[in-house]
Amino acid sequence: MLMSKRAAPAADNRPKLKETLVSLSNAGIRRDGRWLVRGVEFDIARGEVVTLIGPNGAGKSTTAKMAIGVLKADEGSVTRKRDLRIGYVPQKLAIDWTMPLSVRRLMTLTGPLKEAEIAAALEATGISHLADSEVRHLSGGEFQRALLARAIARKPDLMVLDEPVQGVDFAGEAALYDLIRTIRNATGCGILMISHDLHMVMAGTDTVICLNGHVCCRGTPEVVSQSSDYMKLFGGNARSLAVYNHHHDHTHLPDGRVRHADGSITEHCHPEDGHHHDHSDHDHGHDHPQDHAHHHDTQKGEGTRHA
Ligand SMILES: Nc1ncnc2c1ncn2[C@@H]1O[C@H](COP(=O)(O)OP(=O)(O)OP(=O)(O)O)[C@@H](O)[C@H]1O
Repeated sequence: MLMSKRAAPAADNRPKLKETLVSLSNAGIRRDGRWLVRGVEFDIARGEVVTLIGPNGAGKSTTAKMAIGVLKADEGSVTRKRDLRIGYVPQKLAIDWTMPLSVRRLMTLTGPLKEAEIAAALEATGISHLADSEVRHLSGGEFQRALLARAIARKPDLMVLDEPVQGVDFAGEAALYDLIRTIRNATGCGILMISHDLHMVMAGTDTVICLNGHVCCRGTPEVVSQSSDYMKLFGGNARSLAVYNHHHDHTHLPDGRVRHADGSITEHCHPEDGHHHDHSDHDHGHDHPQDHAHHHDTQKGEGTRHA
């Protein structure tokens, strides 16, 4: 019998050098004699999800626009990788809702796309069946998927998503965040996201930047959720958030059954039944903590996931 001479590839444990897509250094925007944001510092690497959180008017959209060059920094600097391809989903879209506009047409409003590119993007976002539907008839979740499809169709290095789950119910939100992670995993793009959704942010982000006219605090979701500045800014919401921040390996389905990490479904939740991971040897410093889905809202949604 022939044996393969090729040795199994050795695991490459060397830290990978991450390519920086955008870098903001002490960057600020000033309008009408007032700093909208100031002293903003962060980088986004390929494959990284950076989320901006902060109260209304904190300067999140302004910062995102500065990162992609829609707004020019009045102080400090913003550098972008040469020929950086950006997919931008703005918070608001200037669309005349009285005019008929199909999803297919929405995809090509800002530039031509090949039919195959449109088809692939609609497929990736799960809305192939809506290609000829009118945009104004889409549900909130379908509309956000259409915007995502438009953003990914041009194969961006960086996706900038300004509140990608607005107008979407809780179950739809979870699905959309899953989709965003899937896109990141499949394409390796970097993602800059703006979110009000503290629970979801904690689950799906490598780096959280908490803005309040300046960078209030920053770090992994774990670090930010425990920062006193963050607690001050988000008050009671922040405290309840800290407990969301642990490993979960099973989902409670609406009918009371339990779906485990291995895909199996049981009637009840028994820690000793062999379906549950032993967390004691888990590495909590994942590259992508979002690969372990966590969310704990017991009131809404498809189900709740518990440790
Ligand atoms: N062109 C402009 N001229 C003057 N002020 C502006 C301009 N654009 C934004 N602002 C102000 O800058 C502040 C930051 O706005 P920005 O939209 O960045 O906030 P945000 O954190 O994204 O808020 P939200 O969560 O409400 O979307 C706000 O007070 C806004 O009114």
